[in-house]
Amino acid sequence: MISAFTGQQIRDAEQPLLDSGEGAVLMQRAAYGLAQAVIRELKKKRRLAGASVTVLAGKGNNGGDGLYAAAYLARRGMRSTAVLAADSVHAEALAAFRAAGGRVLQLGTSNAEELAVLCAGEDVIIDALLGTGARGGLRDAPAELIAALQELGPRLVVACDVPSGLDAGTGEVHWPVLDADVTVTFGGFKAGLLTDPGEGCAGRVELVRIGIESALPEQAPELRRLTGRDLGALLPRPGRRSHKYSRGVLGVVAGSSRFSGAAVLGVHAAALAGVGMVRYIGPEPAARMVLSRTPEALWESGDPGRVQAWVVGPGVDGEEQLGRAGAAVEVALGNDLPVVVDAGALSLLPERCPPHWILTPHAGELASLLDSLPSTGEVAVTRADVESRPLHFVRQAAQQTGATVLLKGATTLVASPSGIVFSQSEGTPWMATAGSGDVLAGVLGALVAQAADGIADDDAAYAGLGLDPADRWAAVAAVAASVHGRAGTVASAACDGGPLTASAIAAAVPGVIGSLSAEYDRTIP
Ligand SMILES: NC(=O)C1=CN([C@@H]2O[C@H](COP(=O)(O)OP(=O)(O)OC[C@H]3O[C@@H](n4cnc5c(N)ncnc54)[C@H](O)[C@@H]3O)[C@@H](O)[C@H]2O)[C@@H](O)CC1
Ligand SMILES: [K+]
Repeated sequence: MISAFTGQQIRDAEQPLLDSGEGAVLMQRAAYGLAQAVIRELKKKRRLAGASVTVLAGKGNNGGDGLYAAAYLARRGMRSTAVLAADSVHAEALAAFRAAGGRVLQLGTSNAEELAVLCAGEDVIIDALLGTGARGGLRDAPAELIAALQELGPRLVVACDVPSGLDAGTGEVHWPVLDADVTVTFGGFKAGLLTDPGEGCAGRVELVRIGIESALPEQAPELRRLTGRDLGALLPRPGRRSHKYSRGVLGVVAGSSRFSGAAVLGVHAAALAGVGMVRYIGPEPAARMVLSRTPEALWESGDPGRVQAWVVGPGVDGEEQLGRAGAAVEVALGNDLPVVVDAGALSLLPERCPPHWILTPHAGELASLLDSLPSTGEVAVTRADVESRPLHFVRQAAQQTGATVLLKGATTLVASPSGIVFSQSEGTPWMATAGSGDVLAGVLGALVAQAADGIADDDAAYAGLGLDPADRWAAVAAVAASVHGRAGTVASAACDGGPLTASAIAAAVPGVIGSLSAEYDRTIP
């Protein structure tokens, strides 16, 4: 599991070392790691020989890291320039940079555009303007420089610790920000690098250990991200004595006469994700299509019989199907069953949901959901609000509804009502396609049914990852988001990174589950 922290958590871990006079050593480790990463990136691009580097240096320690790294690169023979964004910068680092033969330019209001053009011609730019000590974003000349440079499109940008202007703890972004190809972060992952919109600016994130790691609050990170190994540990497997009922039966209320595709995709994805059986509830025309794609499913026109979990909502439209969805929600409530509540059914929530209800809104749906809650207050929450502060709002929704909330996006966040949040980002932009969310609902439903009470006895797997059993539903949802993202990436890779349909995502799900499980089994002792 990857743990990510707020800027404050990182500073707290550093403090004892700073108090014992080791601040300079930490900075040297950070700078060396940053310089090594720059060299690796240039090598990959076959640009190392005779390369030119410009460091954009701010007044704090982030600028100090950047200047020391550029000094190291100058000593390695690179043509190195420092653009100083403040009157005073880290004095020792600047002295080291000058001593290594680096050229120093001062940024002012009159030369921001000119320096942007200079930077755009460099082989690599190190963005060391602001780090974890930033309050708000870039202003004045640095803001002008970055806006102009972003427009010009630099060749290679390596961000020092975080892209400048990004809030390390929340992922909120104060524009303008220079998009990084790689962010080299020190001591621990910053939560803002693993949640949007910050993650969208950070490029690939590399962690450099600087010696503070053991002091980080590993049990209480701001964000958690499951790795392939964690997925392998959590994915359910059938045993020799399993039968279809013991492997989870999922009820699906999805689709409608108008949106039958949502039902087709949701049911098919659930079947492919390994559930014991799917019972479909919906109008006959949709059911015909569902059964023709997934003959393994059962169509329940009346009482759905026993199920261990529900998916309610994808493509649900019209009074009749909404009525069925409402009835399923009542049955689930009465029998304390887990439910995946998607799309059309988000309007059917009771005042307080249990944590084994998993809501799966996108940003617009989350804004409407929050607005509909009496506890939200006067000011309306908009889609843009959710997009700029997804971590804040997903946590708020889980706390206010009592449910587990999965907020769909390029990075998908899952908040447990306890406050813990998972972040998964394995997909490809091609997955922003119609029906992709219906496939996710199906995969999640299948995993929820397999994790339901009386089916699974796997508290040990959660405890092994340091998770409270109460947060298992958030973990299950994070597994589903990850499997879905990986399936999209695998399916796109199969056509050389080309476009995808939702059906192609679903078709890749068994292979993803298979390879994650097999990889895990190979590595356990
Ligand atoms: N604390 C430590 O032990 C270590 C810190 N490291 C580096 O130090 C960074 C944190 O250093 P700092 O706390 O000095 O913080 P920053 O380097 O982020 O800079 C903060 C400085 O910039 C000013 N500032 C804040 N917001 C601003 C804005 N919007 N526009 C212009 N100026 C602004 C502040 O007054 C302060 O002087 C980390 O990101 C990391 O790069 C590393 O060297 C590793 C060790
Ligand atoms: K930075």
